[in-house]
Amino acid sequence: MSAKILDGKAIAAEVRAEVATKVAERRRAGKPRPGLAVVLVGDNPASQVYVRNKHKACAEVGFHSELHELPASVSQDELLEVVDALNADPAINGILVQLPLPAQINPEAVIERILPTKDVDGFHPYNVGRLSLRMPVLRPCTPKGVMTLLERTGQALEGLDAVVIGQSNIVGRPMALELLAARCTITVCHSRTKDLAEKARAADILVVAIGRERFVPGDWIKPGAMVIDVGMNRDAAGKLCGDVDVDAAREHASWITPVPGGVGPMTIASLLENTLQAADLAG
Ligand SMILES: Nc1nc2c(c(=O)[nH]1)N[C@@H](CN(C=O)c1ccc(C(=O)N[C@@H](CCC(=O)O)C(=O)O)cc1)CN2
Repeated sequence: MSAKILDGKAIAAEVRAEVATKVAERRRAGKPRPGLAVVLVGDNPASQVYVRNKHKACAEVGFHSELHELPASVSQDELLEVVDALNADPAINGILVQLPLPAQINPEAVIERILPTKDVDGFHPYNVGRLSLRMPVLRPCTPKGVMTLLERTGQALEGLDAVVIGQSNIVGRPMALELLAARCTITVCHSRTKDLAEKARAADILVVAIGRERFVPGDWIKPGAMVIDVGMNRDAAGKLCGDVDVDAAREHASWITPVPGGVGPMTIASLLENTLQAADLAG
């Protein structure tokens, strides 16, 4: 078997075009442009790339977008003041504080300070709670993007066994909630999980988000499984690669996401959807 590629770049372009159409409709109805504020603290090179890409994507769909760059030495109180000002700004529908943050800042305190209605990352406990109760409003972008990819395969997800490797707040945990809401049976694996290979081999849907270069070998993949690689690592040659040995996994899977060009672009597409949704909620 050779897996079909779940082309996140192409599907993200479709989602972005749908968002652009809806923004144009809003404008025709006399409504303001949806507004996104991205807050970047410090000079992490990867974060700078992601933030730049978000800004570009906003411009392409017709959003108002602002970048607030703060030095790595900024205090938590100073960052919270920026969040407070954005919470109060009617031109801003969505606020995103790029992660990771420097060590002196508690990310939970910052996330909790963002108004839940402007939390376009979907990380606020209010939004995570609603997701867990199957009452989602703003959903975390990466898992939401993964669900869009899975839906575009046309495969019914109900009743499938889904295994998520990784339990981060950004991906693993909300991913499990999304798959549970889609009526899959969920196993979440982490660093203390026993018999990881055996659990992975039972997965109809395998989502890997642990940040370890080509960690999952081909023989962990159940024949016909859908494999979602959320990893983004640089190998010794400086090449971008995922958490799955994609060449080997392709021999077993039915569908697989590439890295780059898989889940990453969907994260940004979902952010645009969330910002539009936040703007629609605001009127
Ligand atoms: N506040 C947030 N911080 C972080 C999030 C997040 O969702 N919200 N997720 C990640 C980083 N991330 C978004 O911010 C992100 C990562 C990767 C991509 C992407 O498009 N990757 C490309 C490759 C890009 C490259 O060349 O380096 C791909 O996979 O094709 C988009 C967004 C952590 N922080």
